[in-house]
Amino acid sequence: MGVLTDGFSHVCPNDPEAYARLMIEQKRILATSIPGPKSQAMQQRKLATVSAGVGTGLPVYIEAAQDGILRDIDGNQLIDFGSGIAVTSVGNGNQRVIDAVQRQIADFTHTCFMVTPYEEYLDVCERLAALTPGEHEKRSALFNSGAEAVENAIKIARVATKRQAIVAFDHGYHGRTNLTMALTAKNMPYKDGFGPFASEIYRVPMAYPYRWPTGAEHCLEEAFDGFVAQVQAQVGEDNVAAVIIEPIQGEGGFIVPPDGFLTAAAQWCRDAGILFIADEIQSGLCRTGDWFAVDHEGVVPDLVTTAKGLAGGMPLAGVTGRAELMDAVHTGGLGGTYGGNPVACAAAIAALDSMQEDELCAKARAIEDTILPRLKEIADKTGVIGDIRGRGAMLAIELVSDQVAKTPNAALTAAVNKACHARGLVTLTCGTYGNVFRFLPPLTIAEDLLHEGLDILDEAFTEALA
Ligand SMILES: Cc1ncc(COP(=O)(O)O)c(CNCCCC(=O)O)c1O
Repeated sequence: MGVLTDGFSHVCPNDPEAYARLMIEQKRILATSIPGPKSQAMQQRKLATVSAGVGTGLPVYIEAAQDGILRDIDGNQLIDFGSGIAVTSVGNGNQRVIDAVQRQIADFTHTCFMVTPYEEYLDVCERLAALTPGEHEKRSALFNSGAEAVENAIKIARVATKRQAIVAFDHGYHGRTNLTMALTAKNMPYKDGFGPFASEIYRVPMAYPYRWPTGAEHCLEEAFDGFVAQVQAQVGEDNVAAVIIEPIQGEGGFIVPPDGFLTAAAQWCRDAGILFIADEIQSGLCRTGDWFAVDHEGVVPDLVTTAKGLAGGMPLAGVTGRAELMDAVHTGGLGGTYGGNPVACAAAIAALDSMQEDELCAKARAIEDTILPRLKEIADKTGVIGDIRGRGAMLAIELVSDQVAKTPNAALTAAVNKACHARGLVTLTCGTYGNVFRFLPPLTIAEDLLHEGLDILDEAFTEALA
């Protein structure tokens, strides 16, 4: 069998058995209504056994998945534009990841790196040191979730600087633990009722060009000046341990700061002895067309958090930073039972191999080239899209009911999302105002599926606006 070119290039090209085992035809199939009867029945089980606090965006229960397709228990095959919230960048069914996990899980599943360590953890740290921005000596620590990585990045920053204050941005999202909720800007559903929250967190306006009060052309200069002024007024730069920012904000609405903002903010932090933390959990690891979103401006953070796509779907997260900062922590100050689980680490090495060898950064840029023109067509046709933004395969549209007042249209956003789901396209929304429709397809999705998904989006707008 020759090398497969229809989005399966990461499957062993000359292993028919592997191909046959993994092969889910990359084709949308609507066998029933969405959700189908079996999913509806299983959803009743969910309601009877899972906390109501755990939401479900699209209650179709999945039995298999590969690249751009999710197959549910009713036999439907859905096109995936969500990647499980920017996680399966290398694609479900990635042969490298499967082989690595099968090998590792047969060797051992867990010993606790703090008790008896193992090489796989070191391999991941060495890869992160090589891939994250900057030629300086680096260290990493591995965890299980993004929030855990952010929590530990803050711990490291505080110990290393002997300062306590942390600066976060409007529209920022950093997790659902107590400290990361304090860093997160949106109340519902993330924070409401869960307080009190961690102290010494200060919030500053985000450089949000589309909604900058005096116009996008003034955003860079005024947002930077405002950032400095607010830090000085609210807390004083000498008291700030770190500034944390998502280079492209995720849950807050895929907000892309104007070119130069990250550079200016990072330089100001360096001059003030404040650590610059890039939270690349959603934007990192080829998602935006670069290894890290900060690479777009050539910014070198002091600490970088990673998770989501890092291990191809297995739970793994990390903090990677300047050696002198990471080593400032007393021995035993970082850790956790499962942190850097060996099976997740093996998956991560395989996923990073796939990103490198399958050239997934280039694939992300190709996805951008496919999606953006189609979004512009829909914007021109409907007149309800106020902004199109993002990079690579991290793209979004902001829906408004008035182009001048830029009135967020959350109802239309939800209606389009629902219409996509009914047609077998898995899509996600986000944004502080609930009016951002985001695109996060697996980087291994075939181009014809991308186009079919965008056709569905077009139909969904037509239906929602009828
Ligand atoms: C930038 C950024 N930092 C941190 C996190 C947190 O990562 P965890 O692995 O979800 O803890 C995220 C997770 N984003 C998706 C959250 C989904 C939800 O919980 O509703 C992120 O995007």
